[in-house]
Amino acid sequence: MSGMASPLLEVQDLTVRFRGLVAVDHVNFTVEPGTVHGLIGPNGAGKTTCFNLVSGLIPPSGGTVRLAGASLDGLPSWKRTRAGLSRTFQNIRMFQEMTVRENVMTGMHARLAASIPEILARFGRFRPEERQAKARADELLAFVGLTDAADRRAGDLPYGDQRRLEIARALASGPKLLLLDEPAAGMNPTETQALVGLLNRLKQDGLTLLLVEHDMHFVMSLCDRITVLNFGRKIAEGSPREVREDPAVIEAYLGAKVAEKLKGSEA
Ligand SMILES: Nc1ncnc2c1ncn2[C@@H]1O[C@H](COP(=O)(O)OP(=O)(O)OP(=O)(O)O)[C@@H](O)[C@H]1O
Repeated sequence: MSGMASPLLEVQDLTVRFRGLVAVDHVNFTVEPGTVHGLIGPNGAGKTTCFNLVSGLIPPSGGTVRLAGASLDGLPSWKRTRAGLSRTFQNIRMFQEMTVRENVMTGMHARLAASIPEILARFGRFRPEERQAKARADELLAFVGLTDAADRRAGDLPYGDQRRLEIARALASGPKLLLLDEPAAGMNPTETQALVGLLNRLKQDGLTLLLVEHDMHFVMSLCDRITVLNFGRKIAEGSPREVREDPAVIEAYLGAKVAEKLKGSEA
């Protein structure tokens, strides 16, 4: 159809079996460029496993993943990063002993010719490329509001700041698509509100976001479209309002009370 952009991410018949368990069962969904797409569902529904499949951390039993029309099948994670896909983790992964800025710089390895250990070994006498990397890291830290923390040990940051650092590091590879696994987990309401603002700014800048999250107010206020999983299968998909009103979603996940409370929380 003319005028319609093709999807940035296409997930087709994605399936993974762990011995007897089908953790992701023939899942199909697409993420349109410039949108925020939510993946929700009860504990154990297969959301993180879906992220692991899309980002290449585990191999699928079947199905296909395409980014901007190109197949990612069989590619290791780092090649998917180079193709434009970046992610954060439910359990924050960072180098606790490195500084905040160094952590962001580790996210750039997909773009830099010199390896990060080499760069760090030569700290203090940067070559132009490395000076640029440092400047870019500082830009990203400013963007997520961590300028003052740039030289601190990453492990010493409060939890909410570590989550923002993870986002800065994930942005360092210059992704087209950013996967966020429970970005608001453990954040207080003020931090969550700030995160909504941050993610909306990324969307305005043209980045496409796919996120797993249990905070339904957060999901409903941010997402353009939502896919709902239960026991590895897609049970619903649509706008936040459509999903919130879907009887199958209320039954499997939201419950009637929460669905009622969420009325009007859409963006
Ligand atoms: N490597 C693995 N080996 C065996 N089973 C696994 C593995 N990874 C995940 N599972 C199982 O697959 C199912 C889906 O898990 P997954 O972590 O994807 O769910 P989730 O929707 O992300 O849940 P939560 O909301 O609790 O994070 C669960 O039953 C889980 O125990």
